[in-house]
Amino acid sequence: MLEIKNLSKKYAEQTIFKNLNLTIADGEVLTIVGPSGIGKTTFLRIVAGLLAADTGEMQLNGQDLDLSGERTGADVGVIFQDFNLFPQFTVKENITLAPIMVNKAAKNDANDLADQLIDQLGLADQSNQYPFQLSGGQKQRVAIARALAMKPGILAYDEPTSGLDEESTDRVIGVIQQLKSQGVTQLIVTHDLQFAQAIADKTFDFGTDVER
Ligand SMILES: Nc1ncnc2c1ncn2[C@@H]1O[C@H](COP(=O)(O)OP(=O)(O)OP(=O)(O)O)[C@@H](O)[C@H]1O
Repeated sequence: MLEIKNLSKKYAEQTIFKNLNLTIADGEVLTIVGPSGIGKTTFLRIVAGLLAADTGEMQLNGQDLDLSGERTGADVGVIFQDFNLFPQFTVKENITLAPIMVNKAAKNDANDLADQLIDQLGLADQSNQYPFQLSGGQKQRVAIARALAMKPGILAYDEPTSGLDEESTDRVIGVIQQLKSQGVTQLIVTHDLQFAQAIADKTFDFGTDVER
């Protein structure tokens, strides 16, 4: 379970949100919606540990997570809007790199897990390809596999359908639902209300549910 309490963030004099409280249960899919410029990405970056909050606390399964913007652990797996894949590495290498380098996983174990994730996400034919050879939907599934390889407590996506056609969007919906059935907790920032409706157990609207 992810619990966020009294979270606040300002840029100079602009309050983006204050006293934000939010709970996501295990295996739940929470969508964060709201108009452009309202603070969704700011929130995701704080949850991901990449940006400092001004106040507040966050616990994942009872453990405090650092909100100073300098978190080191991989408790929150992030799928960035532009995927941020390593261009010089193959799909499989993109997935095994962090487990080996950061988690010090044995090479064989990291390879086995990568093969399993590659299979699960329908990327078997792309395993030895490089990011430039992939479609947007395929890159996104590599980003999801790469995040899952670190065994995070929660997956957070920034605008996962942006730039995807209808078929790829349906595929993302399928992946999110499949992960949900495996008990993966997911937080999804999106401006696409139809997509949000298709996947959400719960929706948090930054346009209406946030104090400023
Ligand atoms: N580093 C920064 N310094 C100052 N202001 C910022 C900074 N980053 C974002 N902002 C401002 O904070 C507000 C929220 O931005 P944010 O990117 O979080 O919105 P968003 O809801 O994700 O928008 P979009 O859907 O367009 O991506 C905007 O007014 C933006 O201009």
